[in-house]
Amino acid sequence: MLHCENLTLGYDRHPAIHHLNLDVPAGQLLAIVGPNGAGKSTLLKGIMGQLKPLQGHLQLNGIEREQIAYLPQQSRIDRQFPISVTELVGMGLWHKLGSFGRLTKAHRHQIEHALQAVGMQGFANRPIASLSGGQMQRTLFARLYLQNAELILLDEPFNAIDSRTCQDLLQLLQHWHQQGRTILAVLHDSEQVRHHFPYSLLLARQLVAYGATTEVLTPENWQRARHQIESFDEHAPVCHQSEKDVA
Ligand SMILES: Nc1ncnc2c1ncn2[C@@H]1O[C@H](COP(=O)(O)OP(=O)(O)OP(=O)(O)O)[C@@H](O)[C@H]1O
Repeated sequence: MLHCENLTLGYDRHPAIHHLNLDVPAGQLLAIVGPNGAGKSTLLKGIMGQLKPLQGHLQLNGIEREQIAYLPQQSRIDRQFPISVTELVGMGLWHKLGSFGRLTKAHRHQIEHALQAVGMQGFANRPIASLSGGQMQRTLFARLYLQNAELILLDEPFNAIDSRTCQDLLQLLQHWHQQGRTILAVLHDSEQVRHHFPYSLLLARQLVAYGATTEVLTPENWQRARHQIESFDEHAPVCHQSEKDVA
């Protein structure tokens, strides 16, 4: 489903990830891990089309960008925006509503159903500013639920939420995985990854390892990842290394 070939992504001509070769098949439940600044969020932005490749290719086979649901880091979401839980969750239906579409009774029913699925029944009319961090994350998962996407991208979805909320949302991910959806999640908790994510991608500005989680999350690979991050030059320009040089 996701094919990256000699992919370099970055900002202002400075690479954040370089020479990435990767093939992720459809239906995978994949954790993206790596040290701070490894390029994990950058990869999700590249998949979303928010960043264009500086070099190489990123292809989504058999899927349109409209079929991707993306949950950015909570810190990047404006909680003070004056909208209700219903309005936020209803954004998951935007492709059915259009830009100025009104919510019909049937849509409100779907929203209520999504809120139930994440344990937020009864919160429909609450302003989002009044929600706790965990309630906000459940609400954002309700929006994902309505998006009904083939590919789901999650950036640190379980940061700063309690273990009960985390368990509930992990269950939802398992459910989506069983339905055959492809899920890529940036995560920091190795134990959580070992327990719930069969596949992992370890990034450190370039690929360190990709495959079965038990084979990827080894002390040797983590050491390589840390070493790669330490030796990376933040200000280096894009190098025009060819695919053959990388192989
Ligand atoms: N908007 C931006 N403009 C310039 N540089 C950026 C921007 N966003 C990220 N970077 C840089 O790109 C590199 C990779 O950042 P990214 O956020 O992808 O890492 P990450 O692996 O998600 O890190 P963390 O675990 O700390 O969230 C970092 O050096 C970061 O400073």
